[in-house]
Amino acid sequence: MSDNLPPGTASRRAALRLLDAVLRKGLPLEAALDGAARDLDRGDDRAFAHAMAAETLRRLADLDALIDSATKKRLPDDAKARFALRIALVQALAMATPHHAAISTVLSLVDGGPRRLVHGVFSALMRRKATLPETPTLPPAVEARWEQAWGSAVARAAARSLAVPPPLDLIFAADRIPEGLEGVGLMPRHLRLARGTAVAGLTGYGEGEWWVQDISASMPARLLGEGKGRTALDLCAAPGGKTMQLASAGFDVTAVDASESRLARLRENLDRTRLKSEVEVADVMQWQPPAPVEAILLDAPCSATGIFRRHPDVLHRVRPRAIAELAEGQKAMLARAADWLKLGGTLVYSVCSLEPEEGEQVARAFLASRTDFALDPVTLDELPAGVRPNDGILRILPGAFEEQGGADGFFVARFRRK
Ligand SMILES: C[S@@+](CC[C@H](N)C(=O)[O-])C[C@H]1O[C@@H](n2cnc3c(N)ncnc32)[C@H](O)[C@@H]1O
Repeated sequence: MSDNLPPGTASRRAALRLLDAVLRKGLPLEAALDGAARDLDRGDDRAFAHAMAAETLRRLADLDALIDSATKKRLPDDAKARFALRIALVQALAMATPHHAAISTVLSLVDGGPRRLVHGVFSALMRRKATLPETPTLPPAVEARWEQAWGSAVARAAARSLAVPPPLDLIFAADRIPEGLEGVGLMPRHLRLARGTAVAGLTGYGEGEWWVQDISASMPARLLGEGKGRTALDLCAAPGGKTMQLASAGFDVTAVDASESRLARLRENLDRTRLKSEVEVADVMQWQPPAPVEAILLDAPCSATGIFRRHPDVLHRVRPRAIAELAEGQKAMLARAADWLKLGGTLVYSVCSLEPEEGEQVARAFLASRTDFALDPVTLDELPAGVRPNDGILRILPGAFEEQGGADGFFVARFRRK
């Protein structure tokens, strides 16, 4: 980056590239980071670029409404000026960046282009003392979809949850929680720490006593119960949060995932926690186990719309067509996995999705097609206070644990082979 650009311009350029990757190319934010931040050497610059892009995606509808209120002719959605204004405004209005720094670092990115327009719109909004609403506005298509599926109270809770960063949930390998960690336990082997807590340096990390996992994501493995003397397959296992839970519950686990790089993280997690699992790099649509097992956890690939607080890109790039395609894949995986279970064995199906097509409808189709399986209803005493089973399945929606900091959206169903 040349010296005559204001300091900090490179991180804004990376943020613009990230937004472009998500909004125009439909890529996940995390997958776009390496490419977008290629000229940033420092970790904190990368983190700042990521934070600007993520906050813009959380606030996109409101940022665009402000931009539209200050332009005579509506800027096209993909106009460079709109992208630059979003980045300048999100810094000034949501990230406490001084106005001068927010705009000067962005103007150099539109040199030779709509510089005057960007400067004029930004200055007009600052003179007007524009603000963002306390509760972010969901993208209209998402709001309509979730209102239809879950009602307007849930859609409103989802919007509220976008305004605050999620807390930090730790899951422990044993019942004893090491001293020196302050938090609230919502379940055994769980501790919720204040939002913004840095993981590095927390008691017990180096010793492998815990890992980071949202309370919701910890539920599927819990619903398989005690594992002593039982074999389990963890299908679609990487990076291994649920594998570690199953291993620490005593299961003899085999973790299967198609992604070598994600399995490298699973292996690191197992090394750090000194927990044991067999690991198979394989596509579950091709692979099969040498013998049937007593328990299967299928945490299937999904739209991930349940983790929109951490990954706000899903709000903008997941379309109904992708949801329908994912649901077909999930049905096929579930049908295949079911054949690997012993009679009397237990199968848990989960997705971090807020779309009924990937949850309730997959479970219903499975039960309709497999008379050798029955729903094994989840009971109230298996769940943390504040969530209830719904017709024997676990559906965690926005608004759950709201006073304690919320939770990821999840679907979990448990089946027994008759
Ligand atoms: C929701 S993530 C799993 C998270 C994991 N269960 C955990 O708790 O850490 C879905 C995983 O499915 C894997 N996957 C996708 N398609 C697959 C396939 N056909 N066979 C095996 N794994 C697959 C992905 O690589 C990804 O790691």
